[in-house]
Amino acid sequence: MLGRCAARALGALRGLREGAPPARSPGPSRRLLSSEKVSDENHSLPKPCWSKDMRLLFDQFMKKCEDGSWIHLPSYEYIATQRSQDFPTFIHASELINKEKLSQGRLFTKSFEDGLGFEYVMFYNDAEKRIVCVFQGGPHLQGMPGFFHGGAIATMIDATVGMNAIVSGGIVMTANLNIDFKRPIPLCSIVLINSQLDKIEGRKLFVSCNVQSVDKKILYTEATSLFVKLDLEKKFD
Ligand SMILES: CCCCCCCCCCCCCC(=O)SCCNC(=O)CCNC(=O)[C@H](O)C(C)(C)COP(=O)(O)OP(=O)(O)OC[C@H]1O[C@@H](n2cnc3c(N)ncnc32)[C@H](O)[C@@H]1OP(=O)(O)O
Repeated sequence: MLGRCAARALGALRGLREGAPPARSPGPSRRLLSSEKVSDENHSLPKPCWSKDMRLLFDQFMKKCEDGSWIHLPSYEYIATQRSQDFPTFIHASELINKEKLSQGRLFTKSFEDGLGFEYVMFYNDAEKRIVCVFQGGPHLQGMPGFFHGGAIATMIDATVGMNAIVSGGIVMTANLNIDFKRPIPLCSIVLINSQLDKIEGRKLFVSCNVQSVDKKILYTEATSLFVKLDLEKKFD
């Protein structure tokens, strides 16, 4: 049985793809995440560039989804949606945005050719308020030779803890992200990013995570983060 938060998250993500019209008195997440025109490819489904191990992990998690305790989260490129055009208005910064460029906007993690950058799939457990991201990084994410770039790891951490915060809180932005890089991650390896919503205090959501090898023997990275729910009434300078 789906929890309310999970159902809301799935609805929001589906709405983004399917162009569901906003509800009569939409909440902020409903307004932002419903849309009119998006690329309709769900990137969270197996692709030829996924390795055998990535595919195996996908299948294992899909099995866990069968009793409803885990949910497979879809992901899209979010190109040129009407609602994403509206987003700068929500943070009162629309005059700073180049509207023409915004129409070419694409989710950063989806802007590489298949297999070269970020390949990932996320699964959400509503009862435990956690998301596991299965991540296969490509060769264009190299930092030190043979290893992932720290910024690429930070990006995937932000995407995972961010999704955890969005599912629980709606429209949020990363306010703080602290990362301990404990071991370098070999280029093109597959890792698990385990994120956990620790607490909510008013508009603040605290989410922690770690990055582990698939066999859980190597702890590569640990991180804590703070997300703040946007105050839609507030005027930013
Ligand atoms: C269509 C689109 C679909 C999208 C789906 C995409 C999925 C991808 C997901 C990818 C995800 C990627 C996501 C991204 O990449 S988000 C991009 C990176 N982040 C930003 O650019 C955010 C920039 N910062 C801001 O806009 C504002 O500062 C925010 C909005 C965060 C807060 O400004 P606001 O004016 O609203 O709030 P406030 O200042 O009254 O503070 C409120 C409370 O918070 C506390 N506080 C604030 N900051 C910090 C701090 N640094 N450390 C500790 N505490 C901090 C503060 O003390 C106060 O606490 P309290 O006094 O109440 O106790």
